[in-house]
Amino acid sequence: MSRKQLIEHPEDLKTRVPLTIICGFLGAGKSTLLKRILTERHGYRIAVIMNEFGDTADIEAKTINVSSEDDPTAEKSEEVLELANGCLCCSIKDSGAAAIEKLMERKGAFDHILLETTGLADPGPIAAMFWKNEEYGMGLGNDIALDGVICVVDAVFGLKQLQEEYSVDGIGESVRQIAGSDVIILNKVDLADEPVILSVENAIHDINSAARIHRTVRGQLDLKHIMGISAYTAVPQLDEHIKHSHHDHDLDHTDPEHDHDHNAHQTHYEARGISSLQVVCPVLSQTQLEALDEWIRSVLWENRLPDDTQSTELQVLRCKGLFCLEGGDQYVLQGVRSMYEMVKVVKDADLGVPDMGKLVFIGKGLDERVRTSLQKYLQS
Ligand SMILES: Nc1nc2c(ncn2[C@@H]2O[C@H](COP(=O)(O)OP(=O)(O)OP(=O)(O)O)[C@@H](O)[C@H]2O)c(=O)[nH]1
Repeated sequence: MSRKQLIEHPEDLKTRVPLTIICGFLGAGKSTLLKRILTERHGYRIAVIMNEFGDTADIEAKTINVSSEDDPTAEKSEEVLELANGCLCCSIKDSGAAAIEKLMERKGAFDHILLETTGLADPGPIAAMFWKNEEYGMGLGNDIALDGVICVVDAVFGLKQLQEEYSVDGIGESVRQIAGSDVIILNKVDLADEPVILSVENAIHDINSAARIHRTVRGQLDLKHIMGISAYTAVPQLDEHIKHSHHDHDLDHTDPEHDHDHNAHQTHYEARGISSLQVVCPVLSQTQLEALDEWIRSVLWENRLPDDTQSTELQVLRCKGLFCLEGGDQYVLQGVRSMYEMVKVVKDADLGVPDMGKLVFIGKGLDERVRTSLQKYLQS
């Protein structure tokens, strides 16, 4: 696995506890994964925040009451269990933020937080809440750094769920979950045949070409794939993602033989109204950087192309990018819904600077007009 290159941040990330959001399709195996994390010996000190204890209530554990005198309701809404393997388990019955605030009183007792969302939750707004949100800067934002969003998908029913599910505005929650995730755990592969697994992997890739997919049985995977991934603070490995073909499902191998580009011709993916659009970004001048910034503001904040007078349906749920400025500075684009940042990468002599950058947008209405608009904007 290649070394992560951190982007320059004003805050010192080291003092903040990384948080991973776990979402997933109903019954896909979130609880199974979390139960495993809470009971197996893996050496990590993880605080797991669950919606309800459910099955894990019977885990042999010491209940610690974290209620305080000035907050008598806390006793009813949150509790923290200290588990034999060094992890903490905390339930959310009311407000997720309150549970996390309570947990942070025990800062130092854990190195990572896993936050489970309900089966129908859209991870986007939750991720946005924890990711560089100025409004939260004085609160949780100082203590917590968003590490990544993980989605557990059912290998047997995943495709059916994607095809059937629609919400009021036409985007099913399962599609939103995949669109907003950095890593996909394709679980229950023991119950599905290879063609079924491949078709669900293809559908996932069609929605979110930038997410890594790991096949699992009962959530068995090395936790390094879901924790410490720095999806919002490391340089996105876009080249690597783009190079993986549909059949190339074992994304962990580093065999250079497998690094040939199967999908060079295929840069636009579509499924259920949400798609990924990958745009090659040339080396930018300062003026072009400003133009890119302006273009992104229009797309993310006003849901329209800056040169589009008609109101066309456009909604970006997630964007990532890596590009280069004249003079050699490398920049990373990271965006969750309307929030985004473009940050200079810390210089690292060991890493070659690519001539061409890449921008990936995941969302609705991302057709070729979007690519043309961006390319034209950068030329003007
Ligand atoms: N065969 C098989 N069964 C699995 C696997 N993972 C989970 N299960 C079973 O699938 C069922 C649902 O798993 P859960 O972990 O409860 O799923 P969940 O996503 O937490 O469910 P909700 O919270 O209700 O959305 C349970 O009976 C699990 O034992 C797997 O990889 N293979």
